[in-house]
Amino acid sequence: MSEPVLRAIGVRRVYGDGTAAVTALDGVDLDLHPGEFVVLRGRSGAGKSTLLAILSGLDAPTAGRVELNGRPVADADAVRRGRVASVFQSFALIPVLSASENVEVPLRVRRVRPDERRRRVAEALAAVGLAGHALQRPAELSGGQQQRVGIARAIVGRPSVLLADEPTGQLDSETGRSVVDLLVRLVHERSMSALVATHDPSVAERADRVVEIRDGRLVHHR
Ligand SMILES: Nc1ncnc2c1ncn2[C@@H]1O[C@H](COP(=O)(O)OP(=O)(O)OP(=O)(O)O)[C@@H](O)[C@H]1O
Repeated sequence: MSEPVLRAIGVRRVYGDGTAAVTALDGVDLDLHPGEFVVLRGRSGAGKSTLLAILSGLDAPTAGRVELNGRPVADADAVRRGRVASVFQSFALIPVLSASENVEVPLRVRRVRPDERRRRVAEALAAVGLAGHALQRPAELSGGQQQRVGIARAIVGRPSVLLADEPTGQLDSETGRSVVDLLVRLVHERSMSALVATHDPSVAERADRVVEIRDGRLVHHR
């Protein structure tokens, strides 16, 4: 099998200290490979969001480490360079910006040249089926379309890892299914590694592999 893109090695995360301490993750090991759509399950409070935050470099483990292509993911560096991108339950779009301006944000942060930005934004919007909606603001789009904009923003930097926290949580089941179809297709076509936290069994059905957090540890299902 190919080398893992992202590795969690003995990741532990304890919130607070003393008697108030909560151990959210207690020695999590996980390898994500290119082209793999992996679903992360676990009951509410199991630590799914905590693990995603640590894998993206936005939060630091109390112990253990995360490696991206064999190097430490530190200080959100990988996020800034666009190697790890996230999709959110609430879409997290900027309301005053159009769809294309929202998708452009990560490229502006990375100071990509304007002509290159325009080309890549158009390509990302086309990839999610929204070429005709570039000028609409989030409030002028349906929930499913807003999540597609969120996905376009995530893929515009050509990440090697895509992390998603309940990406279908605010969508009806049919819209959610089409968003998952899109995610699965993009992950396979672009050989990204995806880790998708969800309670939604229909998302787990589409997974190449399912892992579950239980008592702070990862249980590997298939
Ligand atoms: N900033 C924080 N301070 C203290 N405890 C926290 C903090 N963030 C999370 N926790 C605790 O860590 C544990 C894991 O939380 P986390 O949000 O990762 O769970 P989750 O699996 O994503 O849950 P859900 O499915 O409800 O979103 C919970 O017990 C939670 O209360």
